[in-house]
Amino acid sequence: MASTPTMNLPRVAIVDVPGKGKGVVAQEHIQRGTLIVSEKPRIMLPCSNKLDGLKFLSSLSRDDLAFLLSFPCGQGENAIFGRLKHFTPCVADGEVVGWGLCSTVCRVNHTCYSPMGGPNSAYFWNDSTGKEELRAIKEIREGHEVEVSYMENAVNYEDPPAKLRRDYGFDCSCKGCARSTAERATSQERIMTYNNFVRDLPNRFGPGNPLLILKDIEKHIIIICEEGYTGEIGSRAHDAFQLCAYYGDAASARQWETICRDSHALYHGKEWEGFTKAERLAAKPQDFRAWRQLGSRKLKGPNKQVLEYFYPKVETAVPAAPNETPNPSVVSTPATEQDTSTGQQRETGAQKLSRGQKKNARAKAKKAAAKAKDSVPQTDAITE
Ligand SMILES: C[S@@+](CC[C@H](N)C(=O)[O-])C[C@H]1O[C@@H](n2cnc3c(N)ncnc32)[C@H](O)[C@@H]1O
Repeated sequence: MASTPTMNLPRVAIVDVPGKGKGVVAQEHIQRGTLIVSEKPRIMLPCSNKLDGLKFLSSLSRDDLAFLLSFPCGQGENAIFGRLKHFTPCVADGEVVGWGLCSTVCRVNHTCYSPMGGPNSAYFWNDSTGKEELRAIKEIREGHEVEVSYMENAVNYEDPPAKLRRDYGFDCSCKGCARSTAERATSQERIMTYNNFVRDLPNRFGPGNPLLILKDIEKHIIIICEEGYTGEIGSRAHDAFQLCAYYGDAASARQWETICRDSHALYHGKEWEGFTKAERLAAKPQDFRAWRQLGSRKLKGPNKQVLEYFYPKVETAVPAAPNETPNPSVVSTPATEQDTSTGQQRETGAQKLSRGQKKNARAKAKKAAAKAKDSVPQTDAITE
């Protein structure tokens, strides 16, 4: 049973965001990999089919009903049914076992993956704690909006504007969606190329030249990262690990699985079983079920470009200066919201740091940036 993480969470506020209803904004600088929110759903629908959840909503308390009704609903939609879209899935062993409406996580708005960027956060249902967890997958500067992607990963790609309109009832105005039709079509083509590659990959293990396959994996990781889907690196790194393990190359296998392990830590936390499994395999690739099954051969670890995509240098860890415009779309009048389930503090009004605090924060941030830089594994630094 995983232990509950220590609650020392960064401050965020629920604010009005023009054109999006409410949203969540960082009240302090948030480092990549930080657990931002860990909360039990305020309303829980204990059923795999969301529509079955309607019967549970009929017995809501007055307060919970008001909470539900505070979420957006499309024009002409049923007031209750129209708000089911805001519940997030609770997944256990790959199966949806329920749907939850959380005070903070469900206020996080969407942004698309695109060459212009992508979400800075991701959420994940931790079934062992019964809590929804929101983590920073990129640095988030103070005053900037916390954003996730409502879309599935690249492998289950669907045209974002169409899906968002159909499933969430809004027209996405992110930089990716604002591109011309031709530019979006080029991205779509590249994502499809990546998906076809992923689909065919298992058939290439065995008959194919493993070094060429690894180079192809790297090439496709770069393609999909250029399209903003950096979250795909972990799965492809695990594919590359398997290939190296089939050929008994422990050093290369270890390097690839280290990325997979760190990807789990970033998206799901170190308590998650996926992290533990990857950590074990990264330490001892020989435990892979099909170790050396295809022979013995020296292959290769991830190239520099892949490593740089996964372990980005911290651009600047210094909090936004007071005269610097954070996210221009954010109205800096945070709503008061006390999350009793997490004990997380939510401030009313933009937090003002004293000079001393700012200096302190900068020094801390500099130190963290140096530490992050040091922790980037170099291809040849991870040896057997
Ligand atoms: C899970 S809720 C997020 C919180 C919500 N904004 C609120 O006011 O409670 C999802 C809804 O937020 C709005 N939304 C989320 N991302 C958006 C975006 N990028 N642009 C416009 N509206 C967005 C849409 O109404 C969507 O159905």
